[in-house]
Amino acid sequence: ISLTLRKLQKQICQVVLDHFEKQYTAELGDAWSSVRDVLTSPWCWQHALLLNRFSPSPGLESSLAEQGYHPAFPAALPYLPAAFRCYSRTAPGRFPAQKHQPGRLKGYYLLNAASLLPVLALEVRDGEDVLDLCAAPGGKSVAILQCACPGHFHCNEYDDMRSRWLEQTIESFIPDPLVNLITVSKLDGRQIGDLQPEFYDKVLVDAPCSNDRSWLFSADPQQAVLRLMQRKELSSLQFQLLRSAVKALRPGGSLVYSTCTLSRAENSDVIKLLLSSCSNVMPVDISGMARAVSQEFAFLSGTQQHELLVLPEKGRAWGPMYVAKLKKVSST
Ligand SMILES: C[S@@+](CC[C@H](N)C(=O)[O-])C[C@H]1O[C@@H](n2cnc3c(N)ncnc32)[C@H](O)[C@@H]1O
Repeated sequence: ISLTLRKLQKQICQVVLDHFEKQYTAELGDAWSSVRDVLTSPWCWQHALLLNRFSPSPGLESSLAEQGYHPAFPAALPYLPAAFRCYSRTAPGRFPAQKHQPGRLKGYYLLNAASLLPVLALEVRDGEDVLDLCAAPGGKSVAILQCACPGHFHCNEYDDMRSRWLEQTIESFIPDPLVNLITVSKLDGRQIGDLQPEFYDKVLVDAPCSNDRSWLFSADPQQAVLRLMQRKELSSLQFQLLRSAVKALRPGGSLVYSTCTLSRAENSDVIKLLLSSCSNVMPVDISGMARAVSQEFAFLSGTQQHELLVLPEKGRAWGPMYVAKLKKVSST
């Protein structure tokens, strides 16, 4: 039975939908009803393929083109490394996933195309020291390594089981000589700033958040109610992770913050609080990137230049994904 079919058989969790209905009508206005239609219709969900430059599969790109896939990101982007290849198509349906085979690298990673926007916004260059603060299962770590070869790459994941999943992802996509540049740790991301102050050029904070897409299909309504009640605590965890990321950055370094929720409390509000409480942190304009990808992605209008919110839409069913970029201008 395919994953799409299994998703089709899943039930929408009514308490979560009611909660979202109230909050997102207030926050997004008219945009919410079409977003809701996509989020509650798994049969129109799309996926993209990120090709693995370390394991080129002959014929894959032409076979993708035959099946209606096109490059998801236009060459006109301010930052798009030549080796970074991602394909998507408008039609829903899934390309087969590759099984893990010991000793053999996978050729592609299946993902929501919007999850590559934080990686592109980070603009990693060869030789930079990079920290992926919340890294499991590792999709964005793999994507960062498609862009450039960092001097040192630290992938961190607090959760024990998920950190093993992260290690397996790295093993499946990254060849041995490069693996030596990567450190995997299982720390609380909130501590890394104090452990490694001013150590990194780039930090990605792909924060734990209320995962709108999956919460809507919670199988256990009691667990869903509990999650909704504990939702407020996520904002403070996200803020502390950001504080730690700022400490870990060298002056002149930058960070990207991302979540896969529409919730303002976990997005703009967290970034606003950080900007108002850290005088050495400045917003970075990412509107050029947003403009360049506006064919493939739909954005909430009226956001600030340093942030964007991808709204899922029919035929462009990517997101939800919030992205913000900040720069550390001086030591604290
Ligand atoms: C949105 S997911 C990351 C997805 C990942 N970046 C990717 O692209 O595959 C957030 C992760 O943060 C982890 N996490 C939760 N609390 C954390 C903490 N205090 N420090 C570090 N990671 C944490 C969660 O276990 C979860 O795996």
